[in-house]
Amino acid sequence: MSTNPEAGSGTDPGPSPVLSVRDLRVRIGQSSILQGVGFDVAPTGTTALLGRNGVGKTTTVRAVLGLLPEGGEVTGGTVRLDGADVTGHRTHTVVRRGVGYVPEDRGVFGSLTVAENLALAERGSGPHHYDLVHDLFPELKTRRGQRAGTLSGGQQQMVALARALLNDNRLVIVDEPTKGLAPRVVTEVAEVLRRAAERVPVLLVEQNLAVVRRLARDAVVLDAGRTVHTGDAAALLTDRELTTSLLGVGRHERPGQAGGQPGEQSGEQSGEQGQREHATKETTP
Ligand SMILES: Nc1ncnc2c1ncn2[C@@H]1O[C@H](COP(=O)(O)OP(=O)(O)OP(=O)(O)O)[C@@H](O)[C@H]1O
Repeated sequence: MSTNPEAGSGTDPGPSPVLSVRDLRVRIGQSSILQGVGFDVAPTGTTALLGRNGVGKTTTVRAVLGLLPEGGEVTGGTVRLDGADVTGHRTHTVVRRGVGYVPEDRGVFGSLTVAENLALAERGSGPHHYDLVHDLFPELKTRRGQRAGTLSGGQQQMVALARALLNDNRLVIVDEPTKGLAPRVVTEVAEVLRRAAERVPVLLVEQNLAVVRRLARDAVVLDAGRTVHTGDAAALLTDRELTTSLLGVGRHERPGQAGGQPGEQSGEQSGEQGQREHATKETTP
């Protein structure tokens, strides 16, 4: 384990990272939002980006993707994809280099069918991996004519991930895929992510620690716009002192307080049984 923000994942340098972020600094308006974010994403498996609410996780992935809101800019640091400097590059450039993105709201068009959602995601002349997508998510084939808005939360997440996997991506970034989902759907989404990560490395922003425990090999923790820890995910999640100090797990806080960690209690329980049910209602399959 490491608390060095500039360190990669673990002590063994291993294979070259697919994504390498160093000392990333971002300002939005007058506020310094990121003040030194650094981590590597390994070329296989899932790397979890963790931290309490508002510490800068979404800003980090949006900075990598060139998707900062108006008034936002990268003021320092570097972002490398497969070794190539893409710091501050426009979104289409980053995406063309092979980065798929599943935003927090999933980006699925509810009034369009599953097939139309996939067709719209096709990038350039391909190749487009329909075989892979249908192999991973056979349900999307049988439901190809169904309007995406009528699917369950888990099925919509399948569509969102399928859109990212359809193209030849080197990395898929998934932002809070289980937020607002009922426990049963969380389990379904976690399984979808597990299958996806067998094919392409995933950078996963996730607050549900049971999901992190199940999926992630590496973990990066942010606090107040900086990387405060990188290392083995399982080791982090079994270290009570670290999860308390870095993630606020186990602290007694009122709901909605800044240090709160959705799903925190799940780290202490088996499977997805202990997950906190989020407020948003979802249709289940
Ligand atoms: N468009 C914006 N304008 C001003 N401040 C912003 C904007 N977007 C985010 N911020 C601020 O940047 C900080 C980091 O937000 P960010 O969404 O990156 O955190 P996060 O770790 O993803 O949080 P959460 O888990 O709640 O999604 C917060 O203080 C937030 O208020």
